[in-house]
Amino acid sequence: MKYNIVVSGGGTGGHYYPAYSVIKELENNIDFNLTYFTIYNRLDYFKVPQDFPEATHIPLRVKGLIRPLYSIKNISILLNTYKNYLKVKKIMKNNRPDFVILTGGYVTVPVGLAAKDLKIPIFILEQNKIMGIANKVLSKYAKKIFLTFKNTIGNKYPEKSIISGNPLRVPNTINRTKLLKNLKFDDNKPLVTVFGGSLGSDFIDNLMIDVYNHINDINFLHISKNLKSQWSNVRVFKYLDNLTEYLSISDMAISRGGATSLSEIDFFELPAIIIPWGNSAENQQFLNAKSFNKENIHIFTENDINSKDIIDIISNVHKRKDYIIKKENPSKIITKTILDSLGGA
Ligand SMILES: CC(=O)N[C@H]1[C@@H](OP(=O)(O)OP(=O)(O)OC[C@H]2O[C@@H](n3ccc(=O)[nH]c3=O)[C@H](O)[C@@H]2O)O[C@H](CO)[C@@H](O)[C@@H]1O
Repeated sequence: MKYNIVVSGGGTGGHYYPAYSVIKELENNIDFNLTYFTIYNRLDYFKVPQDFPEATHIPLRVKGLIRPLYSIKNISILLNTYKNYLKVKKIMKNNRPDFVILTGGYVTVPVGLAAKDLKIPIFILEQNKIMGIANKVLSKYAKKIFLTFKNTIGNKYPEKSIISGNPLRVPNTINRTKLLKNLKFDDNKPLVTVFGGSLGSDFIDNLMIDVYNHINDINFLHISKNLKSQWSNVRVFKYLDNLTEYLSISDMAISRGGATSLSEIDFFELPAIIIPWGNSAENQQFLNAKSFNKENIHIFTENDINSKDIIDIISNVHKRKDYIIKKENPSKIITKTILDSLGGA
């Protein structure tokens, strides 16, 4: 049997990559046609044609609600969501998907509401400690809700929720020597990866300049749209599609508090310095970071961190004992649960 599957979720990597991971795992288990609804001109819009060239890619021109939610501009945003809901419903009426997977972000609202009307099973993934607005609206209609965290704030349906963890892009094999060679680094120093979620962070970039001026016995991989490297031990890339491969061979990470970045840091058991983005919706990044709080995870707010704190912490970084994956990718349990709940593959 060949399934028809609809997936939506995006705007940022934090919402898109969990969807990517589940689709990849589904590919290992069943045969299917994929339709992906992306947000026009956002990360998912560019990645879907690259990652899934065979999929039917349908970009929607949707916008997220403005905070505060009572802002008058939200009326036209809601009207536009309604228009897109009608569009999606027409498309799904024709292609009758067997199920729909939604991984958060406002694009999922018209897709989820259309699926609900057509009685198509809906599976929701929530990466954050505090449930996003789109998932709050849609969770009532979901067959199952997959959570990264226990006690996700705002989740009203614990009876149909599963704490699965966040599905990730896990490399099949870890080849530290090859990856270090790509970076033109020797294997004799620890590697620290610095990134600000999928959008980058000027705040982290600025903080690191002073660190780089002081530390040369550690190698750094830094993702930044603006920074130019002038240090022999720092490699800067604007974006790396295979960042998780580099995380898997890192000895520490410095990052924002996006849930997917944190899940990756946790999965590869990296010590980390986390500086949640102060303006994230409902301050979710700080709540995420607090939930991942454990030894070796140093959490700072933007107001209480300076470059000296970073220098002090990373002065103690050393190479890990080994670089092997010890955990199972949550995409496996999510895929199994979805297929079981439909009556098996
Ligand atoms: C502005 C915004 O809406 N931020 C949200 C968004 O953040 P954002 O998209 O930044 O999300 P995350 O930090 O959770 O995830 C970033 C993802 O991008 C990947 N990556 C990053 C840089 C790079 O060069 N290559 C690469 O692959 C990371 O490996 C990770 O998989 O989604 C998260 C998860 O719902 C939320 O917690 C954040 O609050």
